[in-house]
Amino acid sequence: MILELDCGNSFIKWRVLQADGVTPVEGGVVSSDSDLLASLSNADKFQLKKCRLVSVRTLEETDSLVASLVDVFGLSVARAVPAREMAGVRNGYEDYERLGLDRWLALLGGFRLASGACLVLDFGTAITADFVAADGEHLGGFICPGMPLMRNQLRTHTRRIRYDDIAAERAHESLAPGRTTVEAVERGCMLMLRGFVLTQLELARQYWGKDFVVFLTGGDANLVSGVVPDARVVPDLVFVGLAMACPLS
Ligand SMILES: Nc1ncnc2c1ncn2[C@@H]1O[C@H](COP(=O)(O)OP(=O)(O)OP(=O)(O)O)[C@@H](O)[C@H]1O
Ligand SMILES: CC(C)(CO)[C@@H](O)C(=O)NCCC(=O)O
Ligand SMILES: [K+]
Repeated sequence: MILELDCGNSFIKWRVLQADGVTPVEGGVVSSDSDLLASLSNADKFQLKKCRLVSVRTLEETDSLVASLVDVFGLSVARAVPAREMAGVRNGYEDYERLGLDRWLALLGGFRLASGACLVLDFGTAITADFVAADGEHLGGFICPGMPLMRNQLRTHTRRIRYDDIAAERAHESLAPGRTTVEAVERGCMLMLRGFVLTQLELARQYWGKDFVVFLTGGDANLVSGVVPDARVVPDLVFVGLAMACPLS
């Protein structure tokens, strides 16, 4: 079986596929290398042979994880690397190696699934938007803080904003003006998130009229799916691109 990993800034998303490289067996989200190894420790069940991964972590962190996977499970590991061009898409960055590899893979996956122009919105630690035209030209994108960073900045840099996760969740029952601190902050950040999304949609319409597909991915994609009813929510979009960038040899 094949192990796939998407190593983000806060979490590692993992999934195991059958040897055919298509059929999913199991997957999860973990917050550390050791939690990942623990989740996979039942490796006999998976009979892992190969791994492909994408990481936006430092080279040292990624090397260390790869070394563990080789040591513990004897896996052969393929890593996604930057490319100027792939699968009909041209990387739009001035320095193509600087474009986050998770963004690159997600937009490769989006362009493949859309077979045309697409806007890829990823809601993780950071929120990213990427624009790919129908001819495969990546026009670039935007990066801003994700929901966890927005709320934590407020909690860290103010003295009177303090609340727990349960209260935060309750605050999202509505978007009415907040009458408590937790409601005011949570709904305020939510409106920033939605405003960002609507601005991206407006830009995509200016470029392409109605002729484009919107993809939502990342752990917080569900927070905005309501404002883009036509969007395709594809939680594993990065993995779609990963399979393209690291085909099984
Ligand atoms: N099972 C889960 N475990 C952890 N976070 C989850 C889970 N399901 C949804 N989330 C949400 O996902 C968000 C994290 O997003 P995601 O996992 O896509 O990115 P990340 O790895 O933190 O960062 P990035 O990919 O931007 O580097 C958190 O804000 C959290 O609210
Ligand atoms: C923006 C993030 C953090 C999103 O995960 C990642 O894609 C990244 O570290 N990118 C490098 C900077 C860039 O894409 O311009
Ligand atoms: K991501």
